[in-house]
Amino acid sequence: MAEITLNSLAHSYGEKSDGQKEYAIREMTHVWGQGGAFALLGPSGCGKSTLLNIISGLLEPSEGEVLFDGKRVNELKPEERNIAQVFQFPVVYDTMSVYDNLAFPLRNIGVPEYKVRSKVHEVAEILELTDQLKRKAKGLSADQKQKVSMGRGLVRDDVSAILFDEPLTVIDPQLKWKLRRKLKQIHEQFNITMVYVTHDQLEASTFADKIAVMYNGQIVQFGTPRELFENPAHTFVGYFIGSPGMNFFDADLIQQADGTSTILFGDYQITASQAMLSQLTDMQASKVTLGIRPEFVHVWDGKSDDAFKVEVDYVEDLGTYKILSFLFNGQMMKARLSEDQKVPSGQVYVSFPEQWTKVYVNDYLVEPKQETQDAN
Ligand SMILES: Nc1ncnc2c1ncn2[C@@H]1O[C@H](COP(=O)(O)OP(=O)(O)OP(=O)(O)O)[C@@H](O)[C@H]1O
Repeated sequence: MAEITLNSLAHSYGEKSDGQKEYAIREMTHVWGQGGAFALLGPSGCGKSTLLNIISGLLEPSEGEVLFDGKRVNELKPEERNIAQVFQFPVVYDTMSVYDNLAFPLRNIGVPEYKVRSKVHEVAEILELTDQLKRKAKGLSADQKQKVSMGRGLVRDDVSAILFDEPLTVIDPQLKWKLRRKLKQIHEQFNITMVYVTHDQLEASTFADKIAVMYNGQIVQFGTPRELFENPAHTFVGYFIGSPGMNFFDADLIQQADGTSTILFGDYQITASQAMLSQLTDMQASKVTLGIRPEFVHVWDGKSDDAFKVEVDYVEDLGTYKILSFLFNGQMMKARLSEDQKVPSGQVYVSFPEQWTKVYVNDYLVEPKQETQDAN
């Protein structure tokens, strides 16, 4: 097990046409704590595989350091780093039996045969491969091959970490869920640092205790699934996590003659705490982006004085819940209706609870100003 630190890490594969370096990983400092189950979540091309390959040593970063338990490993080859990596497509030796495939990483480092046997059987049991042990890998289905591939990552208990790069891509949808649970169970049993790369938020949140959301070569938030949902630190997290994602609208911060400030979206005044307004004033912000999740938009059954009157566009029935699309100051927004809620039509009243209305400046979340306590 190891704590993995990325220290001022950046990576460029080459230069743009104007001679400037193009960064697949923009400078980041990040720590994957020892023994944690982590996910690295982001869309295609954001740099996930690049980052994983830098950790495993398949790729040398152009800038910065990788540290395992505080020791620099930049110069170490992959095999010297004690990392197991499971790729998108299974890596198995077709001519060997399943048993020999699983035994391979152990025999490679000279583990005595009696220990090999017990470890192979233990891992095969967990992955439900026991009855396949004598079969040649060649005849296995893609699912089974990937299970063998995972098993090869799991047999060694001396590894510093196991890195999974979209390991369930080739797995049948019905089995995916089962294997994800299995991996979680394995993590709880062996307590090995695991980093699981995926572009699927469901996969990330069922596997990981903490998720790093990656966007455009940077980790924009590292938090529990709940933190990412309730308090997205970056507009991308709000957009990417949740189904549908967060509603965003751009508003103006207006300074008034009496020195106070207010947030206006067209003619609509958006309620914000004094601490938030004070923070925005300190930042000299004039434009803000407001974000609220569809789950937190309050849709009133009748007229309500504190709510905004908006135009219903359409209601989508998704079985157990409905999504209301409405026009607010000309902008399309969504609200999630609960099962028992009346389905509105025409005009409806909605409100945005202050607690759930997040404020962003240049895409980053703004926290309300903390009043400093007077020590006296
Ligand atoms: N060998 C390479 N040479 C040049 N550019 C590369 C190379 N590998 C990746 N890139 C570029 O680096 C960026 C990040 O790619 P990377 O594969 O790390 O992203 P990813 O998030 O893993 O995407 P995917 O899920 O599609 O694999 C992309 O713009 C990609 O085109």
